[in-house]
Amino acid sequence: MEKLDRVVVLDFGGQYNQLIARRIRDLGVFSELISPSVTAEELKAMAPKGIVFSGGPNSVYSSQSPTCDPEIFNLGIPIFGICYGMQMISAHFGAEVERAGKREYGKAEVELVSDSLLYRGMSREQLVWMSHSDVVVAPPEGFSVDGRTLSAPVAAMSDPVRKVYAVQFHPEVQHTENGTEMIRRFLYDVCKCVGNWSMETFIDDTIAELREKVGNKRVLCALSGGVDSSVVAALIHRAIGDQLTCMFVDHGLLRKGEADSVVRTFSEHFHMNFIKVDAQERFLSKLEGVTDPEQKRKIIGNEFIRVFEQEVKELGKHQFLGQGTLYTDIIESGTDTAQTIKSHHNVGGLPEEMEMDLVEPLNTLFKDEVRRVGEELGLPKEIVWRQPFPGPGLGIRVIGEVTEEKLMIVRESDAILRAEIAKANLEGEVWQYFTALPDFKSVGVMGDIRTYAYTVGIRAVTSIDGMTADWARIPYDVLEKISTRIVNEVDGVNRVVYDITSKPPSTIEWE
Ligand SMILES: Nc1ncnc2c1ncn2[C@@H]1O[C@H](COP(=O)(O)OP(=O)(O)OP(=O)(O)O)[C@@H](O)[C@H]1O
Ligand SMILES: O=c1[nH]c(=O)c2[nH+]cn([C@@H]3O[C@H](COP(=O)(O)O)[C@@H](O)[C@H]3O)c2[nH]1
Ligand SMILES: NC(=O)CC[C@H](N)C(=O)O
Ligand SMILES: [Mg+2]
Repeated sequence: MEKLDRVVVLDFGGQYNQLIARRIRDLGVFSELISPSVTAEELKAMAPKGIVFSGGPNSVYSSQSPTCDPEIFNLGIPIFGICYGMQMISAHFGAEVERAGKREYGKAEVELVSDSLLYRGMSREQLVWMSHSDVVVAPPEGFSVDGRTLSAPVAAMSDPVRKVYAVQFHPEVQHTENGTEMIRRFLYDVCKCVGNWSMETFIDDTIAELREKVGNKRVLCALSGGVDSSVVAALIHRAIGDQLTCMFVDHGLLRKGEADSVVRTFSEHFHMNFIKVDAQERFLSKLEGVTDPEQKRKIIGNEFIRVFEQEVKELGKHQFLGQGTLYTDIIESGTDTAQTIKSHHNVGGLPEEMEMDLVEPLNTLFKDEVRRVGEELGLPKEIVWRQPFPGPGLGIRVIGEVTEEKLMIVRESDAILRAEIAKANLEGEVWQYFTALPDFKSVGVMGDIRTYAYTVGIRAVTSIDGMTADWARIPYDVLEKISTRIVNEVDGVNRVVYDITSKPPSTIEWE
């Protein structure tokens, strides 16, 4: 197998970090985020063609700010510093970084003042995206200033001899007009990458790695019928065939008709060992009386694993558990540098002790990349383009305690929403849509009678990878139809509201 070029991104906790790795992969070079505590020795063993220092929330002049092993600078591997990364490079080489007189957030104009490799031939005025309050006052010795803004005397700098390049702005965001081109030049002109990464190589390499890891042992794949686990099942099946068993758990938190449709789709399109487990009672009794969202997520994550372990006792030993975990699930669950936003059941919700080892071949990818893998593998469109549905299911769409009555309200209202979105031909335009049930009642009047009943919230968003999202502009008449049907057809509801917040500051799910 040809050796895959790789560029690593040291993750200093910035918001756009995952986008850096993503852009690099889009440019044909394998990339992943790694902890900034990696040592120079460890990095050397990975043999990356280039290293990126990401942005991050800290200030280099504060004593608690993260740094990297200083020996990394002596490896002779090209380095690209972005925002905090540039400030860290500056501090390492003895330049001054201080709080800026004027902060810069959002759009800014950089004046290019050198002929550095990354910007050669570009127009002197560049539109970029900034997000900083500290500045590098003057470049360290050996570096030249490549660009400046009105507030940042060093907006870009480089030392071609040491192969260190750095920018204060964010080339990874789409708003930086020539950002992708700058990253491309770092990869190909500075790091001399050959560009041997693509979805096809990803599939071939993953299958080879799976074969090596699993050997002649068996894998149980947690299969929800969703995009990620279907792709994982297909990959594992290609690698090890009948050593794979797929297991779908009905935990009582599924949407209306979901269990049947998963079983049907699966038996039509996949020819693998497949088992459905009914575990409604187990999950619902464990959730009784629990209101805290994190606790609910952990109970559900835990219970999934216990169900798998119990089933395996009957099936015979399965050494590995396959899951459709994506990079998004990992970052939101919290890492060394990123805060826990919510514990995804398959990551932060897992029990500490587990009998099976995890196999998660998609855990460096984002949703849209997984869809590309799915298409490449020839999975049917109805699976690849299915809207995401979280593992904890309706359990996190019923806010507060989960009861049968509340589950019924979410299930029925969600079915109406889905039917009306389909009727209005909006399925392809809205990335994810569902109803949630907040834990309160309000007063209404129906047929001259006072009601005191639940409010249903509609959530519908557009997104690419689920990391950021905007609320979908569903036409008023469609919303009106949905609202009318929910109040008329679902017992216990007298009000419907539409969620008009983006992510951030909200998240897609309400818990
Ligand atoms: N009901 C279920 N039965 C078995 N495994 C499940 C179930 N729900 C979730 N999982 C496991 O948890 C993982 C994460 O769930 P998640 O919802 O993120 O992915 P998915 O369901 O495969 O895809 P999608 O995001 O399209 O819903 C799944 O890939 C699968 O391995
Ligand atoms: O399998 C999952 N287990 C979980 O615990 C979980 N929490 C959120 N999600 C899904 O992730 C995407 C981003 O959701 P949030 O904006 O709510 O964090 C959205 O698509 C959510 O539906 C989950 N999926
Ligand atoms: N986005 C960043 O990396 C910010 C770096 C630093 N905290 C600043 O405000 O300048
Ligand atoms: Mg799912």
